[in-house]
Amino acid sequence: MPDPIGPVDSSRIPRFAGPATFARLPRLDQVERADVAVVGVPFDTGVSYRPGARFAPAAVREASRLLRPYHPGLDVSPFAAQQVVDAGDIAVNPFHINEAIETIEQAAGELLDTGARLVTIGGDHTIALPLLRSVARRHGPVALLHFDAHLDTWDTYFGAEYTHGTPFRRAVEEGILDTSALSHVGTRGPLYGKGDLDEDQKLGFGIVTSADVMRRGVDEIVQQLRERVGDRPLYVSIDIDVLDPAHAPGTGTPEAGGMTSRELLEILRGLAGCRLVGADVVEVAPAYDHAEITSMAASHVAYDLVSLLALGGRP
Ligand SMILES: N=C(N)NCCCC(=O)O
Ligand SMILES: [Zn+2]
Ligand SMILES: [Zn+2]
Repeated sequence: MPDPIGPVDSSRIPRFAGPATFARLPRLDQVERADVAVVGVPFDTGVSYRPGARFAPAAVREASRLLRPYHPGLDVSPFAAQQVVDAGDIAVNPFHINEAIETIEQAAGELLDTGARLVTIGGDHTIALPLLRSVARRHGPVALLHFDAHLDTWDTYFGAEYTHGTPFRRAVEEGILDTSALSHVGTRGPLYGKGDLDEDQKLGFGIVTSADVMRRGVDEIVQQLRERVGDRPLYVSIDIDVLDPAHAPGTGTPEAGGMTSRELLEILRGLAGCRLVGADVVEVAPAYDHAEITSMAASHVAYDLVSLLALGGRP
């Protein structure tokens, strides 16, 4: 097998020159095969508040120009250990949520059929449902670590079943999640009622709140999450609003009191060796961002996910 094609060499072509692919990696059509594909889903028709996440894939690619090839925290060179590519964007119908969900499931499935694992840049959180469907079709029901200020297990909004506040309830109903291994991380903020928590618990979710991370610390939380996940196939879904608005102002439904980007990255690093089968980073809304704070954080989170895939157990 040929050596992986890595990013454009930043010592020869400055980082700010040329078109942006994720981390300046080759496009899918420039390689023979890929182990990991970073793919965008510019879709935000499922939002309940501020729109704009459709512009996130482009913003995160721009912000990813500064990433470097060696990850000291995990001691891995993620782009040398495996072929990582930018698979472009999945083109979805912005006027029809159900059709968009079908398109995402289909396109993600085709990429998975090539043997690649996916790190998807949303898009709003609606897209996690078709992405989970596509991994569950290959691996069966998967464990889920859901990093988010919100539960996203609500039932409907205005009668709509498929929104960014409902993907994980739909996923449990569809039997595509392993309900013995589900956890939210970073939860906080006002709810509609106490019943939201009861219903969420009935679906099988455990909760590590944002305050738990602060009080109990990263190492203890990592240990708890690893015990819950075990060696099951694991999907990691990261809503950037899990970060405090100070660390991620550019998002659609911000909530005060969130995690720092340092805490999030350290928890992710604690998952090294887990059997990661796919991941997403969603809910970046660039129009509300300042100085690329949010898209920069998202690009680093995506880099850590790609690095975890390089280190992960069998897929
Ligand atoms: N998935 C995100 N970011 N937010 C869900 C918020 C749903 C609501 O407006 O209650
Ligand atoms: Zn959220
Ligand atoms: Zn969410």
